[in-house]
Formats: sequence, C-alpha cells, structure tokens
Amino acid sequence: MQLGPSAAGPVEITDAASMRAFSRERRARNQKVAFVPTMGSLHEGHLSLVRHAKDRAQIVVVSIYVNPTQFAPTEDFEEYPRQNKEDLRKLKEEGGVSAVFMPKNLYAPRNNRDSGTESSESEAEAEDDDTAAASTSDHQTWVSACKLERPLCGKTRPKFFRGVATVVCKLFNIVEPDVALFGEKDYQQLRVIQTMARELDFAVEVVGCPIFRVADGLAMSSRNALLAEGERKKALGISEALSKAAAAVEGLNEGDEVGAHVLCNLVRSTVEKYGGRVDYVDMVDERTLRRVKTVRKAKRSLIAVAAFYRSKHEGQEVRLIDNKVLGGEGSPGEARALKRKVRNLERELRARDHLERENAELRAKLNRMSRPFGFEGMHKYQAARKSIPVKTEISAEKNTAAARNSGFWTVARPSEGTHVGRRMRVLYDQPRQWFTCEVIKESPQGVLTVRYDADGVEDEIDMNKPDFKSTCKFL
Ligand SMILES: Nc1ncnc2c1ncn2[C@@H]1O[C@H](COP(=O)(O)OP(=O)(O)OP(=O)(O)O)[C@@H](O)[C@H]1O
Ligand SMILES: CC(C)(CO)[C@@H](O)C(=O)[O-]
Ligand code: BAL
Repeated sequence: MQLGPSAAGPVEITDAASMRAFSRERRARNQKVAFVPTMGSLHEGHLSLVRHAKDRAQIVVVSIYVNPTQFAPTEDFEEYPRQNKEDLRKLKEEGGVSAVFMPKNLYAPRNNRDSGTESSESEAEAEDDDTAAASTSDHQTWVSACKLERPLCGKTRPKFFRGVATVVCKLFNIVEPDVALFGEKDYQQLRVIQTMARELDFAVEVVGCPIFRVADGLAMSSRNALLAEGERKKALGISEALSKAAAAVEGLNEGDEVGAHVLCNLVRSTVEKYGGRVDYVDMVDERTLRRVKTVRKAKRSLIAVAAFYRSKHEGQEVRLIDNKVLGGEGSPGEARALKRKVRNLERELRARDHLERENAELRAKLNRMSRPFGFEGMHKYQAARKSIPVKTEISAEKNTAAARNSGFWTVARPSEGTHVGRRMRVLYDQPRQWFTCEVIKESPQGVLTVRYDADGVEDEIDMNKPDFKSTCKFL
C-alpha cells in the first residue's frame, strides 16, 4: 500500500472516518503527520506552508474546507472563491502531499449521527445545502480563546475566531496531526490556535510560517482574487504603509521610543492615500495581542491592519489583512525559518566535508592501487635526483643509461615531441591494462603531468625512466 506521497498526486478524502484511518495508519508506522488547514483557492502562500510541512514530516495532509461558522451572515461565504479541481492540480504539481481532506460539511450530518437521530434524508439535505446558517444550525459546542479573540479582527468579526477555533479543533481531532502549520498573515488566528492547542492539551505542535508576498509586496491571499479591477493597485498601500512604519522604527536611535499612535496614523494615512477604507490599524504585543503605547527599536511589537476594497461582486467589499513585526529581528516564524535554513546548510556543509574527506581517501587509495608500471622505480629515481647535484645538462643524443647513471640528467625532450594536449596510453601494472590520458603539463626535466580519461585522476610520468618507451605510447 502507498503510505507516503505518490506520483499520482494526493489521495482525496471526503469523510472524517477515512481521514482519521489514513492518519492513524501512517502514525502507526512511525510516520509523522504534518497538517496544513486551508479554505482552498490555493496560492503560493499556501504552498509555502506545504513546503514547511514537507520539511517537518513524511506525511503531509492539506484540508480544503470553507468553514461556514467563521463567516458572519453579512460576510462573503457565498462569494468566497472555490476551485477544488485547480487546487488539486496545484498540490499534485507541488508534490509531496499525501492526502487532501475535502469534507462536504463538518457540522450538521455528523451532529445528527452523534445525537442518535440519524436520518439519511436530513444528511443528504444538509450536505446539499451550502448556506452557512442551514448547515450549522444544529451545532452547539464551541471553542473560544476569549481574550485573544477580542482585539484586532475580533472587533469587526466578533464570532470569527470562535468559528475558526471550533473548526480547527474538529480538524485536529479528525486528522490527528503531529504538527500543524499556519500563516503569520493571519497572525491573530495563529495565536488563538496556539493557545487553544496548549490549553486544551492537543498533542499538536502549532507552527507559524512567514508571510508570503508577491514581488510588489502584496501579501498573498485567496481574497485577492475577489478584488475589482484597479483595486489590487490600491491594496499595495497596505504593504507600503507597513514598510514605512518599519523604516520609522529602524531609524530610531537605541533607547529612543515612538508613540504607537504615530505609527498607526502613518499606516492609516498611507492605506487611505492609496484608496483603501481602513477597518483598523493597531500596535500590539506580539504574544498577548494587547495594545502597546510606545515602540522601541530593540523590542518587538506587531502592527496589524485590515482594510476594505471594492469587490468584483457588485455592492460587496473585500477585506484584506496584513501585519509586520516592528523592532527586534523579524517575526518568530521568520526566525524559525532562518534557524531551519541555517541547520539545513550546516547539515549540507557537514555532508560536503565528509564527502571531501572520503574523496581524498579514495583518490589516495586509487593512486596507490593503480600506479603506472615501474612507478616505484620512478620514486626512487626522483629521490636520487634530489640528492645528486646537477653538474651540467646533457642533450637528447647523450641521454643514455650510462649518462643517467653517472648522475647527469637530461633536459632534452625525447624525439616523440610531447606537448600539452598530446594524448598517450600508459600501461598500468594493477590491473595490467592500457589507459588513455592527456598531457596537461610538462616540466623541462621531462616529467609529464597527465590526466586519465577514465577517472580524471592526474598523475606524473617521467619520460626519463628506463621503461618509458615500453610502458607509455604517444597517440
Ligand atoms: N501570504 C501568505 N503567507 C503565508 N501564509 C498564508 C498566506 N496566505 C494565507 N496563508 C495561510 O494559509 C492558511 C490558509 O488560509 P486561507 O485558506 O484562509 O487563505 P487566505 O489566503 O488567508 O484566505 P483569505 O483571503 O480568506 O484570507 C492560513 O494558515 C493562512 O494564514
Ligand atoms: C484555519 C482555517 C482553515 C479554518 O477554517 C481558516 O481560517 C484559514 O484558512 O485561515
Ligand atoms: N484566512 C482566514 C480566513 C478568513 O478570513 O475567513
């Protein structure tokens, strides 16, 4: 059975029981499960989470579910972009995703089943009914991280985080992951889920991942696809505004501080100047999400913004969010990503060091094993040459054994006419075989440096040695 990611693409699972069975089977085989919950309409931001997930576990599960309980009746549940086929194509292309969980409805039908009032008719009805109210009206158990839900997005979307925490709780119970990955774009959501997982004892590590931006700075978001023509340009005001605030803090002297309201006003006016309608701009403590009054260069604070733009759906607005950690050295996700990168690089360096050492050992062994015929003699010959003072040079004609034995060396090239690039064959003794090589350097003393075709190993061959003619042939 296929346990890890398959070339055919992820397994598509639509019911909770099969999803749970899938995960349990993998975990029983000691495979770690990483989970990326999404509402679909996948973009590079989601795929960046998938890549972080692949780094952390053998099994990656992505869920695609537009959760009705996090939308208020006035919000864009109906308009929310849905494109499951395209999403599956993207995940297959990305590779490394083992399963995609795409439940039809996580609320009413299971609720009926649980309460013992099972009715296939009502299940079918509920499954066919996508409206937020109809599919969730029976649901009565909610998860809430009260204090963290109130500020920022909680002011305009009072039931949003209750819906998010509840569906993530359900998804965690179905997928039973070891690790779950969330984007820092939805920073408040990340903090709510981390708190829920910790306080309700989920055995899941909740990891935040850095915001993935388009080259022009806009944070990737599924809702970007809902923007009316010309609105994307206005939305660039958000990242521009956050960068201005970051630059202002960067420009502070150590120990100086700036009022949070000054930076919030800067962000608000920039977003408005670009044409956005600001929902909120707030400066908060990155952990508690409580408002901070001042910002210093050395201390990390989070500036968060939400703004509305015209939707391509008549009369609707698109609400985009973004944030930036000011002061300190970037967001926790960025720090974690950097740490992983450093760790991976160090692992690669260690592996390379190990490879270099292994290569040097093998090269030395190879040199020992396959010296040209009579090589030992050449060593002795070279050693002897060092100890004998060169009295005079003798010509090629006088290059006789007698002359050499008398302690004189030849500088003349043998009649073959060697030159760099000349190809030759050399007889080895172990194994006894001819090898072709090319002259890559020659010394006036008649020592050739050659490189063997077979393995690229370089070697020295002395044309003066007595058996040169019988063991080396120029081509
Ligand atoms: N640009 C991004 N960088 C990093 N993570 C992201 C980015 N966009 C979304 N995510 C993360 O992907 C997960 C799924 O988010 P979701 O499916 O709601 O997409 P989205 O783009 O945030 O949609 P929306 O337009 O509703 O905000 C969340 O954890 C979210 O924080
Ligand atoms: C976490 C989530 C999948 C819950 O529906 C959603 O809020 C999202 O996509 O960020
Ligand atoms: N990315 C969070 C989902 C929502 O805004 O509804």
